[in-house]
Amino acid sequence: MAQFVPRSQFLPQLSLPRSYFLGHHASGLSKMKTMLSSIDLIIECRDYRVPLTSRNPLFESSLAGKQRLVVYTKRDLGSKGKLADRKREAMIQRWHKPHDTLFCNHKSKRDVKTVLTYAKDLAEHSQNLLGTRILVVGMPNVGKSSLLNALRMEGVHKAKAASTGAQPGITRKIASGVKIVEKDAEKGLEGVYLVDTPGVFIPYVPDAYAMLKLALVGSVKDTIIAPTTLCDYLLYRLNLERDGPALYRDYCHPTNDIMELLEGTSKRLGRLKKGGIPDVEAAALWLIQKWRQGNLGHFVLDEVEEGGLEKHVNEDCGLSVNQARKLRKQERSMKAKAGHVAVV
Ligand SMILES: Nc1nc2c(ncn2[C@@H]2O[C@H](COP(=O)(O)OP(=O)(O)OP(=O)(O)O)[C@@H](O)[C@H]2O)c(=O)[nH]1
Repeated sequence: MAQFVPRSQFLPQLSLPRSYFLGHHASGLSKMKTMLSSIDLIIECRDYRVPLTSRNPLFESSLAGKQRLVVYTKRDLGSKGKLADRKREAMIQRWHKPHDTLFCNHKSKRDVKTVLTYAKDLAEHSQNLLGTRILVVGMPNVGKSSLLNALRMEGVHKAKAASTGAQPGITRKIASGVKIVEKDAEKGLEGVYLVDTPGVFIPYVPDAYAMLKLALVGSVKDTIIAPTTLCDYLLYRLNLERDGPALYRDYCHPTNDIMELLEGTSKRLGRLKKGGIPDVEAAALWLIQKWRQGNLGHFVLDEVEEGGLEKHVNEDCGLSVNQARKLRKQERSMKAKAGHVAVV
């Protein structure tokens, strides 16, 4: 049998949406700015699977001047706990120096304790008589509320304080502070409070691959990019992994053809429409969810290399919200004109 050769490139559609900057993202960010004077630390959450792409430059420009800790969330979904993963993490830590960086799976007691210890150390050195306040920020669905709940459980043994969910936009408003470390009068330690915030998306994503990655990790609603397109990108990425095709062998033989995989999956799951037609959209969403939950391989989508963050920041066109709006307007009018020409 001929050896399977994965596609060497994926060509995204030109019409792929590049934005998901919503009203509550803009208002959330404005409110965060007004709160800065009462904040001691910003925990910026980024997704472990997209360490570069899940960076939102707005958090650096709008919330500058505060001590910052970058926490890479969903570690379990991108790491197999092997030497290569530890080396990647060390490299990412070097990217951020002199700022601190931690990696966290919200279900790992050890990871959560590491973040909690960081917060406690900060509180021990704080002179703030009202306690230490930490603002948790990040892109939509990155795992901010889950981190807050895990820290609260570990720190004060109290149940969930923030709602979480598999789709972005569960948190819409800035909450009041949630206690994660009790006051300790003997040690002269005031409490530590976390403030959860709504996820804020990048105003405009110039790179179509970045948009696909953000959609795949769940940072934009599943209605924004067609599930079959997104699943095609997932198939492309799976095939680049060493054991990639083996991960979907229950549904299809090694393939570069998304329809083959989706039809095989629909049949296997019994997701058929009237007349026995495979429901390829439902199969695509099912496969995407399976990957998001860590049941279709654990891998990182961004290329992590020495100096990678600096390179990424230099390449980033750093659009402001207004510039992004202008660009989107131009794009819409160009699309409308193209549609008009096509109809005429
Ligand atoms: N496997 C895994 N899943 C996680 C982790 N952290 C969060 N999740 C899942 O990711 C999804 C999003 O988590 P949330 O905590 O709601 O994310 P958020 O950043 O608060 O989302 P917004 O409301 O959009 O701001 C949920 O389904 C969580 O269960 C993690 O460390 N590992």
